[in-house]
Amino acid sequence: MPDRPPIVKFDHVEKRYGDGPVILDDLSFEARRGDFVSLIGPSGCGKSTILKLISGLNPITRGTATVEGVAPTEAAQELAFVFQEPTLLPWLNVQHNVEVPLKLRGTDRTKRVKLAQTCLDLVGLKERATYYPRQLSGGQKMRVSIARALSLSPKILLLDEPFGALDEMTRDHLNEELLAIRAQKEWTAFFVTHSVAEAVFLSNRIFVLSANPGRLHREIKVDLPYPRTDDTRQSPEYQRLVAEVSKLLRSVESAHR
Ligand SMILES: Nc1ncnc2c1ncn2[C@@H]1O[C@H](COP(=O)(O)OP(=O)(O)OP(=O)(O)O)[C@@H](O)[C@H]1O
Repeated sequence: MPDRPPIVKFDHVEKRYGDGPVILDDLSFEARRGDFVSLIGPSGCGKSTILKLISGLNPITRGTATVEGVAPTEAAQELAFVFQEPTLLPWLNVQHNVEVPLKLRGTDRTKRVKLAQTCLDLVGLKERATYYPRQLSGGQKMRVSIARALSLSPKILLLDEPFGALDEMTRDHLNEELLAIRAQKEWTAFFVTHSVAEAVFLSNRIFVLSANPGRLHREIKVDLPYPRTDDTRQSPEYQRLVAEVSKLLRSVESAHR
């Protein structure tokens, strides 16, 4: 069977905001279906900008970018975003929060309710469907935010530091849950993080970016087998990769100062 085309392709992409400086320079990569790509690099190197370009929220300045073979603006239906802030509506309960994007898409009520219930089940919050955001912990709010994104059945999930505000234990736990969900409902992920350990745990590919302008400094492949569990974190190969990526990150950060 012929190889399917890449799900996301950047070819010599440059990005400036207005007539400002070059933010991303000559960025080329191909992502395949099912890739879990983490983006890591110094603050301001353009990680969130890459997500915005993939989503079509922001236009590229030069080069070409395609999602499923078409311009990102034409592929918006294929994507969903998860941000660092869960951005739940405080006056709606959990079930209704998850239904919001489906409602905006015009999905009928019966289907909407069912889809939201399935996704809440997936993130382990079925029992909290009638709770309001103020009654949830930080980790639970993030799970609702993930359920809301998954309810759109995206082919690509864009995650911008989703666990950055959570304590380490909750973060480790949600990392494991995220991979477990992905094993059931596969999507391609682009995941922005400042945590090397998180990037190695989740990804099969890590893009280490340098700054001013943002460039793809190195790609690290993570061949650790899935499913990954807490035992993965104890393995010598995981620890070797964490050390390798940390060293690379230190070198791009010192060049940035
Ligand atoms: N809408 C915008 N208009 C002008 N400049 C912008 C805009 N959005 C981002 N930038 C600039 O682009 C650069 C990259 O920002 P971006 O948020 O993509 O970086 P980042 O790597 O995600 O940063 P951080 O790790 O600190 O979150 C920064 O210098 C930022 O000021």
